[in-house]
Amino acid sequence: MRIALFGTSADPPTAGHQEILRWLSERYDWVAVWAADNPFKSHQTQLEHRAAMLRLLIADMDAPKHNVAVTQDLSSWRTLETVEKAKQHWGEKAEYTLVIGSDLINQLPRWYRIEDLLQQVELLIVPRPGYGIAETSLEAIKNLGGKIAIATLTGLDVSSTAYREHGDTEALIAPIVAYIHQQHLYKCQDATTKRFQLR
Ligand SMILES: Nc1ncnc2c1ncn2[C@@H]1O[C@H](COP(=O)(O)OP(=O)(O)OP(=O)(O)O)[C@@H](O)[C@H]1O
Ligand SMILES: O=C(O)c1ccc[n+]([C@@H]2O[C@H](COP(=O)([O-])O)[C@@H](O)[C@H]2O)c1
Repeated sequence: MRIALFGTSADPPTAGHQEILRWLSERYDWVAVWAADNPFKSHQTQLEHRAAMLRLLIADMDAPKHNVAVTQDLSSWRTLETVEKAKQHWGEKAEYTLVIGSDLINQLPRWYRIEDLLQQVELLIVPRPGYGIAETSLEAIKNLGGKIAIATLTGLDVSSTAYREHGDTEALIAPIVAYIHQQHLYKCQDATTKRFQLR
């Protein structure tokens, strides 16, 4: 069984995350996604809200194989711990692929016990607009024991930051915009969006 593991800050989750999940669902037996805290970042919204938005993202998805699920109990800010939990869930024999966007390849060597992590997973890198994949960065990961594949998908040119900082609702799907309004999240961004709409 081939399992794709995809962790995200989901602050908030975007159409870019959804496209990646759709692509993975067509290529893996099971796709597990969770909302995570990231030790290198601060987050604007509570983890529970971010997980709830991720569930809306999956519910909105056409996944003909119905093989994508938010598995929130995998969440940890150390991905090594996530993989340990995944192994308890699906066993040692499953093949685990850790999915990251190309914006993370330079920070990956600084992740918690990265060599141990790379021993236990294959790494799938999704190219992201604006974040080229330098051969030297790949070499650094390979030197740490990484087994790397590059996805044939290029991610959408959207980000959670674009929503948080500029109120770019193009990045979001409608049910998540509705949830944000209903729960009064990202209040500054909401005001920014309204200002843009009033112009
Ligand atoms: N559009 C995209 N294309 C490729 N990879 C992406 C894209 N959006 C997110 N990812 C990847 O998905 C994972 C989760 O991303 P994350 O939740 O940090 O989204 P983000 O848009 O980068 O958020 P932020 O702007 O807050 O950093 C990371 O591995 C990231 O590289
Ligand atoms: O294990 C680590 O040290 C580590 C360091 C930074 C990020 N991560 C994980 O990387 C995933 C993507 O994070 P983010 O914030 O880019 O969405 C998420 O699952 C984080 O928990 C993990």
